[in-house]
Amino acid sequence: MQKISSSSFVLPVLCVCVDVCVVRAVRLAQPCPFLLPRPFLALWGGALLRASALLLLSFLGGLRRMRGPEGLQSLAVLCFHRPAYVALLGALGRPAQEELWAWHSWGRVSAVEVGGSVSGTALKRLLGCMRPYLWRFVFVLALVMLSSYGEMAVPKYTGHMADWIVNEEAPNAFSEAIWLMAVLTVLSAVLEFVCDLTYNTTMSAIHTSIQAAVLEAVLQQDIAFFDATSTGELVSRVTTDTSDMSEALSDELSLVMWYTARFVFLLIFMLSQSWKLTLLSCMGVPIIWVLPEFIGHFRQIIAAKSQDLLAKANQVATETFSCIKTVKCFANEDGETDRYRRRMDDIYALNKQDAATYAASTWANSMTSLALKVAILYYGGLLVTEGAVSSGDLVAFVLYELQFTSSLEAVMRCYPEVKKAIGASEKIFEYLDREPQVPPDGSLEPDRLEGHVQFRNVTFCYPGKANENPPVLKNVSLELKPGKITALVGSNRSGKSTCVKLLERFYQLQNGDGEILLDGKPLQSYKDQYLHDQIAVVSQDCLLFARSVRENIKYGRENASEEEMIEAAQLASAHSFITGLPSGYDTDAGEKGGQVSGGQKQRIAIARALIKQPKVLILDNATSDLDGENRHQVSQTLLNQARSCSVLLVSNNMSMVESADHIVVLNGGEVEEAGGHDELMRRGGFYAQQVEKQHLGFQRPEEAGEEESEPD
Ligand SMILES: Nc1ncnc2c1ncn2[C@@H]1O[C@H](COP(=O)(O)OP(=O)(O)OP(=O)(O)O)[C@@H](O)[C@H]1O
Repeated sequence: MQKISSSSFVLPVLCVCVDVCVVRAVRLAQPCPFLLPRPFLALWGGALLRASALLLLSFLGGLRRMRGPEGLQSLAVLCFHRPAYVALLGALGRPAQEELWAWHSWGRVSAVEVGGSVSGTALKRLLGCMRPYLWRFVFVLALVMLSSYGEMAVPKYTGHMADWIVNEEAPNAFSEAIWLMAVLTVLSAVLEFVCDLTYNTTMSAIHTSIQAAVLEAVLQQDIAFFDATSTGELVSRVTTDTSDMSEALSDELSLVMWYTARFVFLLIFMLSQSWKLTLLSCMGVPIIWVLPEFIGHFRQIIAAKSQDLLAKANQVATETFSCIKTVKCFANEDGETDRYRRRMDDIYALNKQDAATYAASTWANSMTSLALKVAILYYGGLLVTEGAVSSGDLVAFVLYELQFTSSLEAVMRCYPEVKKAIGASEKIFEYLDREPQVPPDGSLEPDRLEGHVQFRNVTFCYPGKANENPPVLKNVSLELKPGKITALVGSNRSGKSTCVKLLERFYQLQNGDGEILLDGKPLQSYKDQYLHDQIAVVSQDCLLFARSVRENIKYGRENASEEEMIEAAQLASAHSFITGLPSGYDTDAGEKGGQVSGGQKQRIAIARALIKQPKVLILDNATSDLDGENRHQVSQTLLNQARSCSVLLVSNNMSMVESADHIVVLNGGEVEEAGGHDELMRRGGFYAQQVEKQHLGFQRPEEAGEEESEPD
């Protein structure tokens, strides 16, 4: 020790190394379940640990200046300025949460450099997902510790054997060492097997539960969210992102656990061999430690960006597959491939940056550990010559050290990967945390409902377009009476479907923008499930699921009997064609109902609505694909059905609208006129013009030559 203290540079360098090591150790320990909820403890405990380590080193190393008042003052400022600052922030009522996670100045600087980090919160959430499996993790950790301890047998007994070969004093030592080494190694391997099995099944359970939770959270969102988010992005979040995160986390976390346990045991065993050589080994640690931290931040940002790009690429693919007929029709396969390739090129550019960073960090780590090994062999050789350690100890130490640096390197290599997984989880938690923009569910679910709907002076703009002028609906008042058919007609974009969406409670009215009443009570006071049981909508895009016709009709009413299903299908004029399908009601409708024709799809959708026996039935352009015969049958169904509920018919097909009891004409989001067919025809307004236009045939323009030859 005297030798070390006499050199003017070794001790200060050692102080810096120890300081860095303590700081990193506390930062790594911060997310552990004990310290995570106690950031103040980590902050002050870390500072105390740091101060004690430095103080101890200056006393042991004989740094006299450090022991004086000036030295102690500097030490106090270095170690306690951050905790004091954060405590002051807390006392002044200023937000200190962010600061708690960067308890030393340069940690804070690195956090700022990468544009702020929210990984503390994401990590907390991830640990939260693992909490239900806490005991399994405790079990795995215990096995990891035992197995790692067993692995120490090989270097330890190799050292003993080296001593035996040199001294030849204890003839039994050789066989004893071999025997113990073999038993401990086999035990360690068995423990590793059990541990891997438990760990992998646990992580797979966590993955499945996160994926289900993300899908559940997405499905809970309001319609405005789905309007604003592409299908590709949603699919990407639910499938790719959760898989990436779980895989990275599962693989890397396991490595971090294994290598950390190994690292701790190796450190203990190395200290027991020679504390001087251990100190020398630790001098390379800061480089191996600090570098991956910076790289981890960088890769975290790249991971988030690449997720966004992947979601966009997925969107192109999803869109192309869903519109494949249009793509083929325009022979634009190459165009779509180019679009996809351009997105993939952006991801490739990011991946190149990622790969370069990773390669640089691996190279730097290898160089450091190589230099360290040379230094240890040189210094160790000197110690053996002086007789301070035996040659067996040096052999064991070198073997420990080989594993020590590789364990540290492995932990540090995994650290950025874990951060990358945390980066990926941030996006997923964004979805899990998103509160749907819908008011709290109502509580009304009366036994009897008439189905009387009233729109009173409703004015509406879509979310995010609040300042839109004119609004989509302006002062709209209309009524759907039980037992009556009300038709809503108007030009394109006049707001007909918007009225339907409001009735389905997909969007909310702002205060003062009128009200929608169902049986005299505000729509939002009804329970969501109840409301959707009572209001059935067959819309223009009445897509079917890729399931059997039976499952499609019983969708949402799985308990309905066979008779109820057939009755609903008969009412919708669907029964005869369904029984003619290859497997009748068990025929697969295909993706988006692709296995049946447009008209059949609509009739199945009408049956799906009727099976609910709704009190309000809405047909939003749902008869557009029906031929004359079927349209007649559906009109008849409507007339029959109207006796037991209120029917809203949104259509521009005037022959169907004529049968309605009341017709409301929308124009530019306002009610232009309303009344019965005859009354509106007499009035000669917008409605009458529309009817006339539909009755007019197409006329070919007369040819110029003919015109000329016609006599005046
Ligand atoms: N989800 C939405 N987000 C923003 N604007 C929307 C949304 N849906 C519809 N709009 C706009 O609201 C207006 C009314 O649309 P709506 O679909 O209600 O009219 P419509 O009368 O049913 O039209 P069409 O007969 O063409 O189906 C249009 O300008 C449309 O662009």
